[in-house]
Amino acid sequence: MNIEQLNQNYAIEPHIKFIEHKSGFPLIEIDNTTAKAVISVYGGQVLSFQPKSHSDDLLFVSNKAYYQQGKAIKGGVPICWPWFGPDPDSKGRPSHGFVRNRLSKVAQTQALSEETTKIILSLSDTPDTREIWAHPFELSLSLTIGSSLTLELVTRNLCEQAVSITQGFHTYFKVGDINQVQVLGLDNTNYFDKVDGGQQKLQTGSVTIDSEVDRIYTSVGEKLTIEDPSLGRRLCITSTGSKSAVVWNPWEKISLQMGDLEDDDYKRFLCVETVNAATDVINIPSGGEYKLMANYTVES
Ligand SMILES: O=P(O)(O)OC[C@H]1O[C@H](O)[C@H](O)[C@@H](O)[C@@H]1O
Repeated sequence: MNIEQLNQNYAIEPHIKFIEHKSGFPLIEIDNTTAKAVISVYGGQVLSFQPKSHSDDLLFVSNKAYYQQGKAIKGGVPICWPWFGPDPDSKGRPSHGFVRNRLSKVAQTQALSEETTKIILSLSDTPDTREIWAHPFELSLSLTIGSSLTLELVTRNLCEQAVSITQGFHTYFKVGDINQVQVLGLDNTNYFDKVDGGQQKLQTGSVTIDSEVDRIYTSVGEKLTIEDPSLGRRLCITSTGSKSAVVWNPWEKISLQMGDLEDDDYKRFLCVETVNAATDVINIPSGGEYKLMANYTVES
């Protein structure tokens, strides 16, 4: 994708411009009166969002992240679609689907006001995606950057039959010190504990992290909060279209094993993911659509 052409067609002075990452991936830089953001067109992945009223980024991106065709960028908001987690049919297809490993298209850019900017990215089936997942589809990801960050992922089923999907915003939130972090809003909620053979358990109180955590919470409400006293902030996640949430932190051993994480990166991020996963499978009738939405705000 040619940066000059993207700028000619979609840049909006002074809010939106396209630059080339050293990998060659096109990035969208957004700078309006309330926030700054960076979005990778590869993966349709928000890599940075910082409200101007705050001194830290909302998001974590690993310094060792891969920016390579066919690999996922470790950090920001990877899009998991049309399945969340391992290949549901155990055919060796990529974990978390194929959207995060693919260049999306820029469909529209808009300066809604001086404070708010909107970008719409899209992806449709190609012979290559149909090899992995047989169905025709249209995916539209709308990103609104203002005093908060809003993501809306709309799946349109262009198939003659109904399709079933799982999906998610695999968001890496930056935290100051994982040992002090608490996730609120999951008290009295059931979860599948992936570090304990997928056993079903009940959360009591807030979620704290002092070892590897990989859980799928079910029947989740619309609001979750990450309290991060070391950065003096609270991150609020509001969602619609999702009844499940994943909380993931790899802790030390897995960080050491992952080639795209620094050894102690697990101290600096927590994934709290707005998903449709486990029993929260979405069936979309032929010609139908489904919208998953998440909104992130930072409070002091
Ligand atoms: O390394 P990735 O493929 O990006 O996956 C990272 C993690 O994503 C999710 O949160 C899953 O629940 C984890 O089991 C997985 O390890």
